[in-house]
Amino acid sequence: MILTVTLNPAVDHTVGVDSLPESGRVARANDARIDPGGKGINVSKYLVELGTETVATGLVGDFLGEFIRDGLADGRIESDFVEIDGRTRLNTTVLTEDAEFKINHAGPTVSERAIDDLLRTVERNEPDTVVVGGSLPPGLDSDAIDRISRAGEWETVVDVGGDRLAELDASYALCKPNREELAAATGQPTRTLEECYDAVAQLRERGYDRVVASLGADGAIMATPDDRFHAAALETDVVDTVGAGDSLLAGVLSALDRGAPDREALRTGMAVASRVVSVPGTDIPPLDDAAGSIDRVSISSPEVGSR
Ligand SMILES: O=P(O)(O)OC[C@@]1(O)O[C@H](CO)[C@@H](O)[C@@H]1O
Repeated sequence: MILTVTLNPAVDHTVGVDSLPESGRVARANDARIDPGGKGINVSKYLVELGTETVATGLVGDFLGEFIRDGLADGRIESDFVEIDGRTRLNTTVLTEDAEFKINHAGPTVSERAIDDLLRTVERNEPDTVVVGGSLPPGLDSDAIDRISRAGEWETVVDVGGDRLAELDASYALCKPNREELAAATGQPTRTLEECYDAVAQLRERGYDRVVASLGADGAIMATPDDRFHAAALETDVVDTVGAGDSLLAGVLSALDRGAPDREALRTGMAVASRVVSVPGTDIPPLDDAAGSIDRVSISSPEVGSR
Protein backbone atom coordinates (compact mmCIF):
# COMPACT_ATOMS: atom_id res chain seq x y z
CA MET A 1 0.00 0.00 0.00
CA ILE A 2 1.20 3.52 -0.77
CA LEU A 3 0.74 5.97 2.11
CA THR A 4 0.98 9.63 1.21
CA VAL A 5 2.08 12.20 3.80
CA THR A 6 1.14 15.85 3.32
CA LEU A 7 2.65 17.91 6.14
CA ASN A 8 1.13 21.16 4.81
CA PRO A 9 -2.17 20.32 3.06
CA ALA A 10 -4.23 23.02 1.36
CA VAL A 11 -7.72 23.67 0.19
CA ASP A 12 -7.20 24.67 -3.45
CA HIS A 13 -9.37 27.55 -4.63
CA THR A 14 -9.31 27.90 -8.42
CA VAL A 15 -11.01 30.89 -10.03
CA GLY A 16 -11.32 31.84 -13.67
CA VAL A 17 -11.53 35.50 -14.74
CA ASP A 18 -11.44 37.03 -18.21
CA SER A 19 -8.44 39.13 -17.18
CA LEU A 20 -6.83 40.43 -13.98
CA PRO A 21 -8.54 43.62 -12.70
CA GLU A 22 -6.78 46.95 -12.54
CA SER A 23 -6.06 48.28 -9.05
CA GLY A 24 -9.33 49.27 -7.31
CA ARG A 25 -11.51 47.32 -9.78
CA VAL A 26 -13.41 44.07 -9.13
CA ALA A 27 -12.98 41.09 -11.39
CA ARG A 28 -16.06 38.83 -11.56
CA ALA A 29 -15.13 35.16 -11.60
CA ASN A 30 -16.68 33.20 -14.43
CA ASP A 31 -15.79 29.87 -12.86
CA ALA A 32 -14.69 28.72 -9.38
CA ARG A 33 -14.01 25.49 -7.55
CA ILE A 34 -12.50 24.28 -4.28
CA ASP A 35 -10.67 20.97 -3.94
CA PRO A 36 -8.83 19.18 -1.15
CA GLY A 37 -5.17 19.59 -2.08
CA GLY A 38 -1.53 19.48 -1.17
CA LYS A 39 0.95 17.35 -3.08
CA GLY A 40 0.67 14.05 -1.16
CA ILE A 41 -3.13 14.26 -1.05
CA ASN A 42 -3.22 14.84 -4.81
CA VAL A 43 -1.02 11.78 -5.36
CA SER A 44 -3.54 9.70 -3.36
CA LYS A 45 -6.45 11.16 -5.39
CA TYR A 46 -4.83 10.11 -8.67
CA LEU A 47 -3.68 6.73 -7.30
CA VAL A 48 -7.26 5.85 -6.35
CA GLU A 49 -8.40 6.73 -9.86
CA LEU A 50 -5.61 4.50 -11.21
CA GLY A 51 -6.81 1.60 -9.03
CA THR A 52 -3.76 1.59 -6.69
CA GLU A 53 -4.29 1.04 -2.97
CA THR A 54 -3.46 4.19 -0.99
CA VAL A 55 -4.16 6.03 2.27
CA ALA A 56 -3.60 9.79 2.70
CA THR A 57 -2.23 11.10 5.97
CA GLY A 58 -0.79 14.43 7.09
CA LEU A 59 -1.53 17.31 9.44
CA VAL A 60 -4.90 19.04 9.17
CA GLY A 61 -6.68 21.57 11.38
CA ASP A 62 -9.88 23.56 11.82
CA PHE A 63 -12.69 23.92 9.24
CA LEU A 64 -10.49 23.77 6.15
CA GLY A 65 -8.95 20.58 7.54
CA GLU A 66 -12.49 19.25 7.99
CA PHE A 67 -13.23 20.14 4.36
CA ILE A 68 -10.25 18.04 3.28
CA ARG A 69 -11.31 15.04 5.40
CA ASP A 70 -14.90 15.23 4.10
CA GLY A 71 -13.85 15.84 0.49
CA LEU A 72 -11.61 12.78 0.46
CA ALA A 73 -14.29 10.64 2.11
CA ASP A 74 -16.81 11.76 -0.54
CA GLY A 75 -14.31 10.74 -3.23
CA ARG A 76 -13.77 7.34 -1.52
CA ILE A 77 -10.16 8.20 -0.82
CA GLU A 78 -9.09 6.60 2.44
CA SER A 79 -7.45 8.98 4.90
CA ASP A 80 -6.03 8.88 8.42
CA PHE A 81 -5.02 12.43 9.34
CA VAL A 82 -3.47 13.90 12.49
CA GLU A 83 -5.45 16.86 13.86
CA ILE A 84 -3.37 19.95 14.73
CA ASP A 85 -4.34 23.17 16.56
CA GLY A 86 -3.69 25.57 13.66
CA ARG A 87 -5.83 26.14 10.57
CA THR A 88 -5.11 24.33 7.29
CA ARG A 89 -4.28 26.88 4.56
CA LEU A 90 -6.24 28.01 1.50
CA ASN A 91 -4.22 28.29 -1.74
CA THR A 92 -5.52 30.19 -4.73
CA THR A 93 -5.03 29.74 -8.45
CA VAL A 94 -6.28 32.50 -10.76
CA LEU A 95 -6.77 31.48 -14.39
CA THR A 96 -7.13 34.10 -17.10
CA GLU A 97 -7.52 33.51 -20.84
CA ASP A 98 -3.79 33.06 -21.30
CA ALA A 99 -2.10 32.93 -17.89
CA GLU A 100 -2.04 31.08 -14.56
CA PHE A 101 -1.24 32.71 -11.18
CA LYS A 102 -0.76 30.65 -8.00
CA ILE A 103 -0.69 32.05 -4.47
CA ASN A 104 0.27 29.63 -1.68
CA HIS A 105 0.07 30.42 2.03
CA ALA A 106 2.86 29.38 4.44
CA GLY A 107 0.41 27.30 6.47
CA PRO A 108 -0.18 27.01 10.24
CA THR A 109 2.69 26.78 12.71
CA VAL A 110 3.21 23.18 13.71
CA SER A 111 5.20 21.75 16.62
CA GLU A 112 7.70 18.90 16.24
CA ARG A 113 5.36 16.89 18.55
CA ALA A 114 2.89 16.59 15.67
CA ILE A 115 5.54 14.45 13.92
CA ASP A 116 5.48 11.99 16.85
CA ASP A 117 1.72 11.56 16.31
CA LEU A 118 2.24 11.32 12.57
CA LEU A 119 4.89 8.58 12.93
CA ARG A 120 2.44 6.51 14.99
CA THR A 121 -0.14 6.96 12.20
CA VAL A 122 2.35 5.93 9.53
CA GLU A 123 3.39 2.80 11.46
CA ARG A 124 -0.24 1.81 12.16
CA ASN A 125 -0.99 1.81 8.41
CA GLU A 126 1.93 -0.57 7.62
CA PRO A 127 2.75 0.95 4.20
CA ASP A 128 5.15 -0.54 1.65
CA THR A 129 5.86 2.93 0.30
CA VAL A 130 5.55 6.36 1.93
CA VAL A 131 5.32 9.44 -0.30
CA VAL A 132 6.12 12.75 1.44
CA GLY A 133 4.85 15.60 -0.74
CA GLY A 134 4.82 19.39 -0.57
CA SER A 135 6.20 22.21 1.55
CA LEU A 136 6.75 22.10 5.29
CA PRO A 137 4.62 24.34 7.51
CA PRO A 138 6.39 26.85 9.80
CA GLY A 139 7.89 25.07 12.83
CA LEU A 140 9.12 21.98 10.92
CA ASP A 141 12.39 21.43 9.07
CA SER A 142 13.90 18.73 6.84
CA ASP A 143 14.58 16.57 9.89
CA ALA A 144 10.83 15.81 10.04
CA ILE A 145 11.08 14.13 6.61
CA ASP A 146 14.27 12.23 7.51
CA ARG A 147 12.51 10.95 10.65
CA ILE A 148 9.65 9.58 8.55
CA SER A 149 12.09 7.81 6.23
CA ARG A 150 14.10 6.29 9.10
CA ALA A 151 11.13 5.19 11.21
CA GLY A 152 10.35 1.94 9.37
CA GLU A 153 11.09 -0.58 6.65
CA TRP A 154 9.06 1.24 4.01
CA GLU A 155 10.55 2.84 0.91
CA THR A 156 10.29 6.62 1.05
CA VAL A 157 9.58 8.83 -1.97
CA VAL A 158 9.84 12.62 -1.76
CA ASP A 159 8.31 15.41 -3.81
CA VAL A 160 9.63 18.41 -1.90
CA GLY A 161 11.36 21.73 -2.68
CA GLY A 162 14.90 21.87 -4.09
CA ASP A 163 16.33 23.28 -0.85
CA ARG A 164 14.85 20.32 1.04
CA LEU A 165 16.29 17.85 -1.46
CA ALA A 166 19.70 19.35 -0.79
CA GLU A 167 19.25 18.96 3.00
CA LEU A 168 17.73 15.48 3.37
CA ASP A 169 20.15 12.74 4.40
CA ALA A 170 18.12 9.61 5.13
CA SER A 171 17.71 7.04 2.36
CA TYR A 172 15.18 7.71 -0.39
CA ALA A 173 13.85 5.37 -3.09
CA LEU A 174 12.81 8.17 -5.45
CA CYS A 175 12.53 11.94 -5.66
CA LYS A 176 10.56 14.01 -8.15
CA PRO A 177 11.89 17.54 -8.63
CA ASN A 178 10.67 19.90 -11.33
CA ARG A 179 13.20 21.88 -13.37
CA GLU A 180 13.51 24.74 -10.83
CA GLU A 181 13.79 22.35 -7.90
CA LEU A 182 16.45 20.37 -9.74
CA ALA A 183 18.46 23.58 -10.21
CA ALA A 184 17.96 24.65 -6.58
CA ALA A 185 18.89 21.22 -5.22
CA THR A 186 22.14 20.97 -7.20
CA GLY A 187 23.18 24.56 -7.95
CA GLN A 188 23.45 23.45 -11.61
CA PRO A 189 21.84 25.08 -14.66
CA THR A 190 18.90 23.02 -15.98
CA ARG A 191 18.11 24.83 -19.24
CA THR A 192 18.93 21.98 -21.63
CA LEU A 193 18.05 18.31 -21.42
CA GLU A 194 21.75 17.50 -21.10
CA GLU A 195 22.08 19.85 -18.10
CA CYS A 196 19.01 18.24 -16.54
CA TYR A 197 20.56 14.77 -16.96
CA ASP A 198 23.72 16.03 -15.22
CA ALA A 199 21.73 17.50 -12.31
CA VAL A 200 19.67 14.32 -11.99
CA ALA A 201 22.90 12.28 -11.90
CA GLN A 202 24.12 14.46 -9.03
CA LEU A 203 20.95 13.78 -7.05
CA ARG A 204 21.45 10.04 -7.61
CA GLU A 205 25.01 10.34 -6.31
CA ARG A 206 23.62 12.02 -3.18
CA GLY A 207 21.51 8.93 -2.40
CA TYR A 208 18.20 9.25 -4.27
CA ASP A 209 17.93 5.82 -5.88
CA ARG A 210 15.63 6.89 -8.71
CA VAL A 211 15.05 10.46 -9.86
CA VAL A 212 12.06 11.53 -11.95
CA ALA A 213 12.33 15.15 -13.09
CA SER A 214 9.25 16.84 -14.52
CA LEU A 215 10.14 19.36 -17.23
CA GLY A 216 6.75 20.83 -18.20
CA ALA A 217 6.29 21.02 -21.96
CA ASP A 218 9.70 19.29 -22.36
CA GLY A 219 8.30 16.10 -20.81
CA ALA A 220 10.18 14.26 -18.05
CA ILE A 221 13.38 12.34 -17.48
CA MET A 222 14.05 9.39 -15.24
CA ALA A 223 17.36 8.08 -13.92
CA THR A 224 17.62 4.69 -12.20
CA PRO A 225 20.63 2.62 -11.07
CA ASP A 226 20.68 1.01 -14.55
CA ASP A 227 19.31 3.48 -17.03
CA ARG A 228 18.29 7.02 -18.00
CA PHE A 229 15.56 8.07 -20.39
CA HIS A 230 13.36 10.91 -21.51
CA ALA A 231 9.59 10.84 -22.14
CA ALA A 232 8.17 13.48 -24.47
CA ALA A 233 5.01 15.30 -23.36
CA LEU A 234 1.83 14.49 -25.28
CA GLU A 235 0.09 17.24 -27.25
CA THR A 236 -2.72 18.47 -24.97
CA ASP A 237 -4.96 21.51 -24.54
CA VAL A 238 -3.62 22.72 -21.18
CA VAL A 239 -6.24 24.28 -18.85
CA ASP A 240 -3.78 24.66 -15.95
CA THR A 241 -0.67 22.89 -14.70
CA VAL A 242 -1.72 22.53 -11.03
CA GLY A 243 -1.32 18.86 -10.05
CA ALA A 244 0.75 18.02 -13.15
CA GLY A 245 3.79 16.90 -11.14
CA ASP A 246 1.61 15.05 -8.61
CA SER A 247 -0.17 13.11 -11.34
CA LEU A 248 3.14 12.29 -13.08
CA LEU A 249 4.38 10.87 -9.78
CA ALA A 250 1.12 8.97 -9.16
CA GLY A 251 1.31 7.41 -12.64
CA VAL A 252 4.96 6.36 -12.12
CA LEU A 253 4.29 4.91 -8.65
CA SER A 254 1.11 3.14 -9.71
CA ALA A 255 2.98 1.40 -12.56
CA LEU A 256 5.99 0.50 -10.37
CA ASP A 257 3.58 -0.83 -7.73
CA ARG A 258 2.16 -3.34 -10.21
CA GLY A 259 5.68 -4.42 -11.24
CA ALA A 260 6.00 -2.48 -14.52
CA PRO A 261 9.56 -1.71 -15.73
CA ASP A 262 10.89 1.83 -15.20
CA ARG A 263 10.38 2.89 -18.84
CA GLU A 264 6.75 1.82 -18.71
CA ALA A 265 6.33 3.63 -15.39
CA LEU A 266 7.61 6.92 -16.86
CA ARG A 267 5.35 6.50 -19.88
CA THR A 268 2.36 5.92 -17.61
CA GLY A 269 3.21 8.99 -15.54
CA MET A 270 3.46 11.14 -18.64
CA ALA A 271 0.14 9.89 -20.03
CA VAL A 272 -1.62 10.56 -16.70
CA ALA A 273 -0.07 14.05 -16.32
CA SER A 274 -1.06 14.97 -19.89
CA ARG A 275 -4.65 14.07 -19.01
CA VAL A 276 -4.67 15.97 -15.69
CA VAL A 277 -3.47 19.28 -17.18
CA SER A 278 -6.57 19.25 -19.39
CA VAL A 279 -8.91 19.83 -16.39
CA PRO A 280 -9.01 22.77 -13.93
CA GLY A 281 -7.35 22.71 -10.48
CA THR A 282 -6.71 19.29 -9.03
CA ASP A 283 -9.97 17.89 -10.33
CA ILE A 284 -9.62 14.14 -11.01
CA PRO A 285 -10.50 13.34 -14.59
CA PRO A 286 -11.34 9.74 -15.55
CA LEU A 287 -7.92 8.20 -16.13
CA ASP A 288 -8.91 5.09 -18.08
CA ASP A 289 -8.39 7.06 -21.31
CA ALA A 290 -4.87 7.92 -20.08
CA ALA A 291 -4.12 4.18 -20.22
CA GLY A 292 -5.03 4.29 -23.90
CA SER A 293 -2.48 7.04 -24.57
CA ILE A 294 0.50 5.34 -22.86
CA ASP A 295 1.61 3.88 -26.20
CA ARG A 296 1.70 7.37 -27.71
CA VAL A 297 4.36 8.55 -25.21
CA SER A 298 7.72 8.31 -26.95
CA ILE A 299 10.76 7.39 -24.89
CA SER A 300 14.38 8.03 -25.85
CA SER A 301 17.77 7.58 -24.21
CA PRO A 302 20.30 10.44 -23.91
CA GLU A 303 23.15 10.85 -26.39
CA VAL A 304 26.38 9.25 -25.24
CA GLY A 305 28.41 12.02 -23.64
CA SER A 306 26.11 13.24 -20.90
CA ARG A 307 26.68 11.43 -17.60
O1 LIG B 1 3.01 24.94 -1.14
P1 LIG B 1 3.33 23.55 -1.58
O2 LIG B 1 3.11 22.54 -0.50
O3 LIG B 1 4.67 23.41 -2.23
O4 LIG B 1 2.34 23.18 -2.76
C1 LIG B 1 0.96 23.10 -2.49
C2 LIG B 1 0.20 23.00 -3.79
O5 LIG B 1 0.46 24.12 -4.64
O6 LIG B 1 0.64 21.83 -4.47
C3 LIG B 1 -0.45 21.20 -5.10
C4 LIG B 1 -0.18 21.06 -6.58
O7 LIG B 1 0.99 20.33 -6.79
C5 LIG B 1 -1.68 21.99 -4.77
O8 LIG B 1 -2.74 21.12 -4.49
C6 LIG B 1 -1.29 22.82 -3.58
O9 LIG B 1 -1.97 24.04 -3.47
